[in-house]
Amino acid sequence: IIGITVKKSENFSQWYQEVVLKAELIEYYTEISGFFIMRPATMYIWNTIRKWFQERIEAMGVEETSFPMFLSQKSLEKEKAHVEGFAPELAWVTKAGEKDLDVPVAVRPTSEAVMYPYYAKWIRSHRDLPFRLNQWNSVVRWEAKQTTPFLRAREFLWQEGHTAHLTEEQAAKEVLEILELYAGIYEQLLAVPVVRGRKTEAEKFAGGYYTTTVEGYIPSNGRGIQGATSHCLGQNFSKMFDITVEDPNEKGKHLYVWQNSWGLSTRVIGVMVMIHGDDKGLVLPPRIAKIQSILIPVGLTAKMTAEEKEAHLKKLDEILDILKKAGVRAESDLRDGYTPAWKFNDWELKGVPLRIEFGPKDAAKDVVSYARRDTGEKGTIPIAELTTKVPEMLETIQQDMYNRAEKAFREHRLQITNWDEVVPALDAKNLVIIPHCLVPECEEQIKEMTKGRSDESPDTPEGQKAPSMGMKSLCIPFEQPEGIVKGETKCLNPQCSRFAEAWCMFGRSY
Ligand SMILES: O=C(C[C@H]1NCCC[C@H]1O)Cn1cnc2c(c1=O)CCCC2
Ligand SMILES: [Mg+2]
Repeated sequence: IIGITVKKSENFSQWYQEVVLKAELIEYYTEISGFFIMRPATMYIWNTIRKWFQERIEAMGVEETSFPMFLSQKSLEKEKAHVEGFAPELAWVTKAGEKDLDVPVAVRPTSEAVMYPYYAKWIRSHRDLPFRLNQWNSVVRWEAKQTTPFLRAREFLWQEGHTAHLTEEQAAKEVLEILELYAGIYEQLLAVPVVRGRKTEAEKFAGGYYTTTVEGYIPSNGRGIQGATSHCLGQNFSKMFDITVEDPNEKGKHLYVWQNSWGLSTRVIGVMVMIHGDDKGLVLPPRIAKIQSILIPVGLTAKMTAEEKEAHLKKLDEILDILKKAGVRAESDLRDGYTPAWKFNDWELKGVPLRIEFGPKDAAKDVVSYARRDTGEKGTIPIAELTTKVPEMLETIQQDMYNRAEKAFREHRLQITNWDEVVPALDAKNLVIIPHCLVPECEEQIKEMTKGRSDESPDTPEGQKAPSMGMKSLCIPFEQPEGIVKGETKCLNPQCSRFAEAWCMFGRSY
């Protein structure tokens, strides 16, 4: 195995491709472009996320379901409004064996059209509400844009929750509860900070009423990235699919239910890789690491007798047992024919949070030697203290990884009230928070006005070109700074004469 051949700071996109491949997270499905194989290291992370989320939505009363993966032209027609924008992404099955299908069927890109005809059938009385189903599955979107592992694939794993409520307020409450769980997946499991907010009209899910989102930040290129979305659909879909209940207060009257839909996908893994990885490869937050600590015997020279070596490895096995009993996901690497240095590189590449070395010198002092993957810090731990020190150290690593990422994000979220500072701020890898009118046309203008860079010579090699696309709105942060006086403060776009409605976070983005 050779390590990562480029520096993260030199060629970020190639660095990323090498890390996901060489850390054995992903294999390219070379038969068809845009598809990726997710290997055990990835599935461990995804399953950890799934257990964490599943436990919490069950506690909310969400039940599990599994709907067919195909949808008919007819049911697609019902939501024609917002699907036509996405129609190019639909994959169709037109044949079975040699025979053409009378009616082609589409592979689900999301399941509203599959599920909601049955919501209409099952939801009749207000006593059926709140109605809450979630499914874990994969969806297909035949992306035209360049695909990349985890971040943009033609098929990805996700969960999609679809709920129905009697009132807008009940729906609104759940939208935020789910959004907070999404933030928890990022912040508590992946050690990734996110900004919570609402999407503007231009960026929200067109078929919905409003979209709430958690937005991430990638320090390496200063780009924002949408982390997960929790939408209130209002009554848009219940009117399309005729999902009604009898009005509890007025006999004979029917009410359209208020719906939510919320989704989080394996994209979250790509975000974690991009933020925490370094030039040696993957760096895993301990809470989602399949192996949290790897034990490696060192100093087993040819000078040692077979008995001495056996006795040493027996001690190492006892140490492994101590760690396992302390609840640490620990393994030992006893592979013959590989030097300790080779093993160090291999496990660093795979992102194992804590390496523990054990040699005759350590044995003589009843200690182990450790090396933290995130900071490289080395030291020794008395064997007698392993049970408390190693779990503590893993939690410290988790917290330190989060704190470093939170600091980087916070320092690159600039509140700006002078338009001329915007593009230089973007070029310095910042996101910006500006007073904005929230009008879609204004956003379009801003995207045009902020294309290009103010700091790069045109003959920069392609792989090292920094992002130069125009900035998009990422979200209207729930945490609004002071300073906007409605009807007085102007939208920051110099070509817009409207008043500012809110502080809006913008940035170059995925
Ligand atoms: O999927 C959603 C809305 C919603 N779907 C369920 C999970 C939450 C949320 O993503 C939006 N959306 C995105 N992308 C596409 C579609 C689409 O509806 C439909 C056609 C293909 C591409
Ligand atoms: Mg899309």
